Amino acid sequence: MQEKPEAPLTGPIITVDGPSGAGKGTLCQMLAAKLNWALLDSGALYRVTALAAKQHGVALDNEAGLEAIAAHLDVQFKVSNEQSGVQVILEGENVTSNLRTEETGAIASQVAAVNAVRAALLERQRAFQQKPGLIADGRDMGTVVFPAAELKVYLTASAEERGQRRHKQLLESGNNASLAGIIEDIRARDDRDMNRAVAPLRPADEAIVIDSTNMSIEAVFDQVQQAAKRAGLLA
Ligand SMILES: Nc1ncnc2c1ncn2[C@@H]1O[C@H](COP(=O)(O)OP(=O)(O)O)[C@@H](O)[C@H]1O
Ligand SMILES: Nc1ccn([C@@H]2O[C@H](COP(=O)(O)OP(=O)(O)O)[C@@H](O)[C@H]2O)c(=O)n1
Repeated sequence: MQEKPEAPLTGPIITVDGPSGAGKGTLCQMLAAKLNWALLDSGALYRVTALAAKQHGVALDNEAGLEAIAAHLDVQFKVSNEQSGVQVILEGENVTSNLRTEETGAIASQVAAVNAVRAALLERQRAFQQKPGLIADGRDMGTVVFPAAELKVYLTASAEERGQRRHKQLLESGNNASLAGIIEDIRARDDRDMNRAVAPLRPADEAIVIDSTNMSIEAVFDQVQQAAKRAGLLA
């Protein structure tokens, strides 16, 4: 008797990689809403690992300690109706307000350079693949975590433009910081993310590369929607 071909257990994937402030999070939320697909914010996992290491007093050069932290992360991502966005609960504590700070981002990029940390988080990220589809936001989504993704986007912008966006974002949330300092931090993080030995930030071979320096959010979204249509992911 011939076996019936099995229906795929998991849905298609769109990966969005690129440097800090390029607009990945914004684009991914728009795509997830448009397609009604799930969203993986892989940067949040590295940020949570950074916060957990800090909380447990694990030094950034203690690779075995960082690996253990990443392997045993007790984290929940809760969608709340009262508060906007996703609430992140680490070991029972709400860490949402600490998660997106530039300081946490800087520690996250140091933690993310440790091979054992990346290996410990790999399966956790792959487990997000689901039906009807997944939008994956990060640095190595198209190159390492989901190499067979149906559509790969690499979103970038000049460091000055990305710094200005972050600066504006910080001012809007009531935080003050010098623009020059933010651009310097962005360059330092770019350098670390692009030049690390393991899973460096780079466009996947098949990725469509979008430079959003002089593009509106809507224009970026439009270009990616066109690519999704060409790939048969969107009617
Ligand atoms: N094309 C764009 N033009 C102007 N501002 C943008 C653009 N894309 C994103 N932004 C703004 O820049 C900031 C950083 O965007 P975000 O999506 O968080 O970037 P990333 O996830 O790549 O770090 C946000 O305030 C967002 O509204
Ligand atoms: N897939 C990923 C996602 C994030 N990261 C690391 O985690 C840091 C924080 O990522 P993020 O996506 O939250 O940062 P932003 O782009 O939002 O500033 C990055 O600077 C990377 O070092 C990574 O190495 N691989």
